[in-house]
Amino acid sequence: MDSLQLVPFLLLHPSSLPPQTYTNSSLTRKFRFPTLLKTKTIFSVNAHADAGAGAGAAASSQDGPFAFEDQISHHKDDKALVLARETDDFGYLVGFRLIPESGLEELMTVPPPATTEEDSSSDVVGKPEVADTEEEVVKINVSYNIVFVTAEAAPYSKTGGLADVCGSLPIALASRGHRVMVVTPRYIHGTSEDLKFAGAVDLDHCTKIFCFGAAQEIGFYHEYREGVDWVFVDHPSFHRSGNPYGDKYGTFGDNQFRFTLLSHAACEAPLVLPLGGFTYGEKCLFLANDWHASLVPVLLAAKYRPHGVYKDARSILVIHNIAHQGVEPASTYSNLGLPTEWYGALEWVFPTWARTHALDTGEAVNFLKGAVVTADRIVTVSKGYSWEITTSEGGCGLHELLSSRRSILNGITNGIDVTEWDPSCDKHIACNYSVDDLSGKAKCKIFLQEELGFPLRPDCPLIGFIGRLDYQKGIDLIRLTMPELMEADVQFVMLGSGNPVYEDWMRATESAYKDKFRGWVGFNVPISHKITAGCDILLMPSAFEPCGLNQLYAMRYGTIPVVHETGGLRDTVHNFNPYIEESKAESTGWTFSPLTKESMLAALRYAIQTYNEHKSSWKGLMLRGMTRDCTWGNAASQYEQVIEWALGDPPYC
Ligand SMILES: Nc1ncnc2c1ncn2[C@@H]1O[C@H](COP(=O)(O)OP(=O)(O)O[C@H]2O[C@H](CO)[C@@H](O)[C@H](O)[C@H]2O)[C@@H](O)[C@H]1O
Repeated sequence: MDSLQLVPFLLLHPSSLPPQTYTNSSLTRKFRFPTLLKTKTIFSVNAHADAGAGAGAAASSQDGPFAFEDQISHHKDDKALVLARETDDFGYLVGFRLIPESGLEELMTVPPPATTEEDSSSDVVGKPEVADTEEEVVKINVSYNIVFVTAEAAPYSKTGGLADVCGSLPIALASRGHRVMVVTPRYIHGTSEDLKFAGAVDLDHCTKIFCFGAAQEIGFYHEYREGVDWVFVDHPSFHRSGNPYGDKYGTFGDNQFRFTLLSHAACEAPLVLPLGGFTYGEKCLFLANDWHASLVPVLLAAKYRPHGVYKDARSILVIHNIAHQGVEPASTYSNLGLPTEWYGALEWVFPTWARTHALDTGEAVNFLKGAVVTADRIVTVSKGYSWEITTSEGGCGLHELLSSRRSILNGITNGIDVTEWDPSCDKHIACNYSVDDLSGKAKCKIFLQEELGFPLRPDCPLIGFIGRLDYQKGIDLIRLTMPELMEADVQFVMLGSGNPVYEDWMRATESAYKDKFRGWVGFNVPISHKITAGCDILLMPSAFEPCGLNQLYAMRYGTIPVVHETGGLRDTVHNFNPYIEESKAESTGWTFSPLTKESMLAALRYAIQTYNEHKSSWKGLMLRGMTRDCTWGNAASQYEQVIEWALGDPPYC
């Protein structure tokens, strides 16, 4: 069996079955042998360099069993193996397995795989079972060429969680052996911020992008860091003050142009940039993040594949926030550098009630919709959110399209960068601490109180909020609740920027409650670390939250999250139950629902009471949160699975 490198065991792999038949917990696999092929077969497939042709092509869900039988008859050897059909409880064919004759009896019944907490945070079917066979002979070592396309990636640019994910997931995937490129704009502001790009060198490779009525000349900068090729798209439209999307005057008017450039550039980069001496080539897996990168799947289908380019590439749309879709007037379609006949992919018609005047036909182009209907697969950043976006309440108008693609829609809960967010060595906080010695956390609290100008009171519950000041984050509910909350013996600090109305409210509230409330208007990463470490409670009353990262950071820092039960918050925070024995408890915070003042106040009161009166329960909550596995490893392996499925299937269009 030594020469057996890859067993193509899933022909109709679970991703192509109806959802109810392929979840980990419900699928009981059985082996049947009525059409058993008794054969002496050995496969020798080079899976490493040629994932698509090896793992992908051999295990394509579009191949029928006969294609497979044809294939095996070409390779024979003298080792005894049998081929068994694998079916589920409903008799569906879910694959084939090669089994050594000696192991037949043991393999007749296979127990359902154990589900871990992490597994349950995703609806992705478990890793291929090839390595589970009794002999340790099958070691799949497939590496993919992965291209992230994103509007922001930490530490180079950041306005929120998208940057965190695109700054750390690529590193996690690269550390697992994949070749990973991140394509993102080179934002130049003319400030010291620009030093973040100091390590990137000009590749001196001008490329012309045909869009918006002209040949747009773009350049590429490159930095190889932590195993990842960071590729920065350079164009004058990325050189201005403000954040990636706007400045103090509001959202930039040319964002459609800027992110159209990004998507075109990202499609060119693997073909033309010899990074480390070699281009990535056509066999890539594009991870297009949010609407800014949503033209990538459309371009693959409309611009490249008709000319025989990128036939083996696949794309995955990653939805971090469906509320932003990149919608612009229909007349802008002709600017995008797409063939006229592909208009339907981006076509979007607003319902009558959403139109602004009698002559408004509601016709628009919608970038995210374009990716929903052309990407090979779709991933969202938690399992809960992957369901929510298929409902009319959570889908922001895309729910029907997403429901129609439910069989290729997966939720993978984000991990976090545990080196940046580590209380035992965080350079931003006043004193480091860990599960073994929590004393540093008390010091962080005092330092924070001092910095904020609060009375220094170690026993007064300190509540924090960090986030964009946006409807999504539940600021309206905080505003509504503040007068009552300020009657309690608490201190409250908010860090955020965004909607000027909310910013003004924070300033006004600070002057009304000088000893109890601080509103820090701005975007400040060191302060966000100090608040995460120094507070006792982190409040996240988000109206919706695809995943949420601050609650994960909070738990890692022994700060107890109080969250609205939605999306990724529901998936990651376990509600406190005072009646469960401490040794059996799993709770890491408080969750509340519905999203009302009463239920939020009730959850906060429970938390404050527990903090004040039940110190051992509080410590239990802290320790469970701090020891929870929130690394990228688990999420990265789930991304690998989805990538394998994407590359294994023919292009969606
Ligand atoms: N004023 C400020 N100063 C300093 N740092 C600040 C800050 N405001 C926010 N941040 C930081 O920005 C990040 C915000 O991440 P979130 O996941 O909470 O939200 P966001 O809505 O941006 O992301 C979207 O994408 C992410 C990633 O998938 C999903 O988790 C999320 O649910 C979805 O809405 C955190 O690192 C936070 O500390």
